[in-house]
Amino acid sequence: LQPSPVAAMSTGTFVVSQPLNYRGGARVEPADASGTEKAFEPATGRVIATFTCSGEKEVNLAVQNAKAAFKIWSQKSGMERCRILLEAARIIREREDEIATVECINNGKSIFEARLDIDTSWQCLEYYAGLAASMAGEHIQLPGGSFGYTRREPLGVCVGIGAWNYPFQIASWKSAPALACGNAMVFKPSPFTPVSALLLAEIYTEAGVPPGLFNVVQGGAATGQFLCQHHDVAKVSFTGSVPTGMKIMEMSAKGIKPVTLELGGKSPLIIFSDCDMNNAVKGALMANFLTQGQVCCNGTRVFVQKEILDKFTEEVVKQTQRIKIGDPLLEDTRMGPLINRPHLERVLGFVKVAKEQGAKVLCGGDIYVPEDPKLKDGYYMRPCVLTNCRDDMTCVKEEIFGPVMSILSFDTEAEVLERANDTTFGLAAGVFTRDIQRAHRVVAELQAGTCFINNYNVSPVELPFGGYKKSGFGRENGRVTIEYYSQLKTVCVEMGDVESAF
Ligand SMILES: NC(=O)c1ccc[n+]([C@@H]2O[C@H](COP(=O)([O-])OP(=O)(O)OC[C@H]3O[C@@H](n4cnc5c(N)ncnc54)[C@H](O)[C@@H]3O)[C@@H](O)[C@H]2O)c1
Repeated sequence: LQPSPVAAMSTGTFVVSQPLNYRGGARVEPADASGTEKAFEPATGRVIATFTCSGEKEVNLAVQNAKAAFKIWSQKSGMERCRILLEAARIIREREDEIATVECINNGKSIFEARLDIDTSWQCLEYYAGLAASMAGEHIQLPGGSFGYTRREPLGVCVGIGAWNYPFQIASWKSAPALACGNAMVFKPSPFTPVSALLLAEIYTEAGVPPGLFNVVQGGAATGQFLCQHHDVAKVSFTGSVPTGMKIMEMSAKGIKPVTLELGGKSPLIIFSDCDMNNAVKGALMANFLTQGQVCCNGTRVFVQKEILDKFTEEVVKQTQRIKIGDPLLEDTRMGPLINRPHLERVLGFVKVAKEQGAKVLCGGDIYVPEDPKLKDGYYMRPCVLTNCRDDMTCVKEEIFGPVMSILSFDTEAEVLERANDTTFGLAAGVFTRDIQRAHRVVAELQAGTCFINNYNVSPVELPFGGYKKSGFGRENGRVTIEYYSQLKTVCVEMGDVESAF
């Protein structure tokens, strides 16, 4: 194999020249348009692609291709699907550096982190490949030798709509269980990060899925609406913000389509005074600063027990100031640029309002200009730690989606639980303590779909992930996700004569 040209890529050089739609097993230009979009390299502010957003005609063609592929794919045994998904997982591993590089260029996260995302992507394919072969129904005996059985059947054409913070991982986490269950998929990435889903599409094709089984359409809200409203679409799996989630649910309701919603959060991280301080500090950084803080399940409300507040805060600030910001493609960088200029300004705006409302900035919260001249138009900021926070401040209530940690202090377990749960979100939560009874007691009370004890933001694909309250419903990963991509058929078999009521 020739080394991939992308693997040797440096920041400031990548451009996309190939079409960014994928239909029927090949890259295509869309058949019609609903506007154009530009994709950027956040590290430099350079445009890397200008592309056409798919109109209704293109969306329909993608769905029809998926429908045709579904006919072939859904007839295959679980073992046959397993083999192809394993092959796709193997190719992703083999091309990991190339995929991570593209992800890093288009999203801005560090190459170190992008590789971890690609790891959980192929792991997800492996996991569902394993389950594909063991999906089965039940056999139930009835009186007189009659019996019933259940069949676990796919839904049909599923739509995946993704956010921009984990582009390749979201596409993998949605398509792996969908395909394992025998469905086809049309995926729409965020218009900010259109590039890496195409690599996944090409890999599925190379691994042997029928042409049209996994398609990509590009665009924003209008393209997304065509997908959600299409009468041949059986299910919508969405990752994004709460307001868009509400719209997706409304549109899907009109067609009685099941939806999975992975939405935003403002998760609490509770640090008790009996914690292992080193781990708690590392946990707080993991909970706030991965992917420049643009992570849905981040524990941005850090509640620290009074006795250790000063020591904990001092250590968190010290370590936050050490985070290496800069060119995301360099091996030692741990924080790259935010996704785009408006988002950077929005995040800085949150810091400004926090100050006005009485919070104290202990570090960061301002624009960072790297020394390298090619990075001067990138969207960098220094990670921020806020203290003197109160529960009613904007920075404590709203999802900032940037590298901004709010530290709050508390006295008692009962008090912190009440405050931690006082939010409309419920995506994740975390607790650091050495007292195992307290740890389990506290997570039992936390209103969140994913809870961490003595760690934060680890995402093994074996564990279900998803929200409570306005953070959404349905789950990704884990065995349970099979339920969200399949339906159960009951077959009742009469072995005797019909006992008619007439
Ligand atoms: N829970 C999770 O798993 C998870 C993961 C990542 C991000 N998020 C959340 O996503 C948000 C950030 O992502 P974003 O800014 O891309 O979110 P967003 O809601 O703006 O967009 C998400 C996707 O929906 C599409 N879209 C927008 N309007 C639409 C419409 N009317 N109909 C159909 N599709 C439409 C967008 O083009 C994009 O692909 C944050 O709130 C974050 O917490 C959640």
